[in-house]
Amino acid sequence: MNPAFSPETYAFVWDETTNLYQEMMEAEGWVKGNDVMVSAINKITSKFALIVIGRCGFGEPMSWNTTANDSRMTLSETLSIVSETAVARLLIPRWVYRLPIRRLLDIETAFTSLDERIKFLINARRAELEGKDRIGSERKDVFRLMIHANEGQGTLSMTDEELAGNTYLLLIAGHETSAKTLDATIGFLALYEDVQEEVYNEIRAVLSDHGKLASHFDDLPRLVAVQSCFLEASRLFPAAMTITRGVTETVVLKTDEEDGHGGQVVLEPGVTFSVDLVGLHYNPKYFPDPEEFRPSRWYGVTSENDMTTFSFGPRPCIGRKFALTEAVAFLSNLLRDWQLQVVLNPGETKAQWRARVMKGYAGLTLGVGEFPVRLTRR
Ligand code: HEM
Repeated sequence: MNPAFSPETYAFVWDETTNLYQEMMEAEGWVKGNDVMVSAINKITSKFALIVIGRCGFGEPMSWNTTANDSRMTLSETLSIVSETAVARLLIPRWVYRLPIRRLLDIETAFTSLDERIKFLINARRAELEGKDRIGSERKDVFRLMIHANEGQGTLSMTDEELAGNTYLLLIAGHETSAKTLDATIGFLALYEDVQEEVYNEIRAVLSDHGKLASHFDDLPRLVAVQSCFLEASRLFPAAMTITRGVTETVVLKTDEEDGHGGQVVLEPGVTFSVDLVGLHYNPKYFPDPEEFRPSRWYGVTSENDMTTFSFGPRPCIGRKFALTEAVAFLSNLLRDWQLQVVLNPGETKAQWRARVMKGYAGLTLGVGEFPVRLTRR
């Protein structure tokens, strides 16, 4: 899949994110508004991330305005059911899905239709590459590049099953993780007004260089504070909670003397173990005052290996730069135009709001629950 993740892809992600932001503003009727109450920001980010992965990941011409009757939105419905129920699907025996229970039938339909859709996508992109569909052949999406890179690899080529597996992974990994982390970032920015002001000043300084407030992919390396907010939210709510590995040769892990393991843990071949990212990210030894939302921790951190949220070693997140590009483009546009504010209950303090709203819910991925946000025009 590697050749499919290139600077050209990221520039495409940036542009599509910026275009989609404008589309969303118009479609939601927020272009002229000065004070907007978004009742559930999570629904917005989920839809946004789905369309970005749909367009940039799969070349699907999805738009913000797609109506429920448009068959393309079934991808959205399908994906939301599949990602909500993927864990249960692993645990429940297949015959149970034949029982006449509505929810189970919906789950079965969602998985079957995703399967069919993936096969359709593979065949459609192959046809494009063979020149049967000249119109679609200029697309730059990840999926098309992946299939292209896979052609002519001889014995190294992926089977259709492997391609389908990777496609499924791309859909799930590229959608919910980004959406959930954006929710948490927005929640923290609304809560920490001083951080939001600092970020806003950075955005103004960087974007005003263009003479007008239009964003550009080349701005990405300069929007350090924006990116750091996303990384810090991801530290506090790592969408991928654990990283699981199988041990193939004996590994000795050094541990603190005082932790009761005598300074080391030996992992023998055949053992499966998980790295607990939540535990790691809240360990004060690595992150002082771990409960604090402090994006400045990430200023100057250039090594990709220091960002545990995307994993490390030979198999880290392949979509890391895709996710960061999407997040920085989305947040820069949003914060350039709007001030984010928390919506407190009567008599509620900000600390109480945080305790009520910024709680982790673990499904296929980890994230905060549903919450409203007030947008006030800058
Ligand atoms: C905030 C957003 C994201 C987070 C926190 C995240 C996190 C991770 C982590 C921790 C892994 C490694 C899992 C493991 O080693 O067991 C991973 C793998 C992966 N991610 Fe992401 N991810 C994000 C966004 C994305 C996006 C946007 C895409 C695609 C466009 C993506 C595609 C993948 C793929 C394909 C893998 C498997 C890589 C492999 O097995 O070699 N991720 N992700």
